[in-house]
Amino acid sequence: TGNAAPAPDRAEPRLIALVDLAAQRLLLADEVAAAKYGTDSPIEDPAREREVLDTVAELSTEAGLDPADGVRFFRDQIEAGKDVQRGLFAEWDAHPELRPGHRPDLGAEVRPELDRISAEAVRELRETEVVREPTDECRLDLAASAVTAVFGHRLDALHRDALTAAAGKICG
Ligand SMILES: C=C(O[C@@H]1C=C(C(=O)O)C=C[C@H]1O)C(=O)O
Repeated sequence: TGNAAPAPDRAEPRLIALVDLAAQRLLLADEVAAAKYGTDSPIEDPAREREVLDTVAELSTEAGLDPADGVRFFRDQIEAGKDVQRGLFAEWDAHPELRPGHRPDLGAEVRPELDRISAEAVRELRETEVVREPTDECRLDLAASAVTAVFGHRLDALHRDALTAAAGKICG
């Protein structure tokens, strides 16, 4: 008698979690850039990208998500992350006073964090499968989720633009 839990009729709460993970991954690109800046490690590492996408495909299959869906999403995450790295390198070249004061260890510190977020994102992709359709509702909820991430993480223009690219294809 009226005790049933309200059926979630908005995609937004789920998309918020997915878009927030995309934002977290882009913020970690700052650490990636700090690890690479002034070293021989290039921004673009095709072998590592292959590894990330292979892992995503495996995790997707385990989660019951179409691996092609997971890989498509992650190609965009990787491209957006490299945009952030390139933007920061340019900023640090132009403004030496803004260069990072310490160099994190890419393999020991940063990539494990990226892997943790990636695994969570695969779970959220699975959870949001039914709401990630090319509908007006999805697009509205996506826009609201992006605004939430931009304000929640106080994203600057570089990260905002990267998030727009990273999340752009979420609705189908
Ligand atoms: C984040 C990195 O930089 C680039 C972006 C990657 C990613 O987003 O997973 C992977 C490899 C690199 O092309 C990295 O080297 O770990």
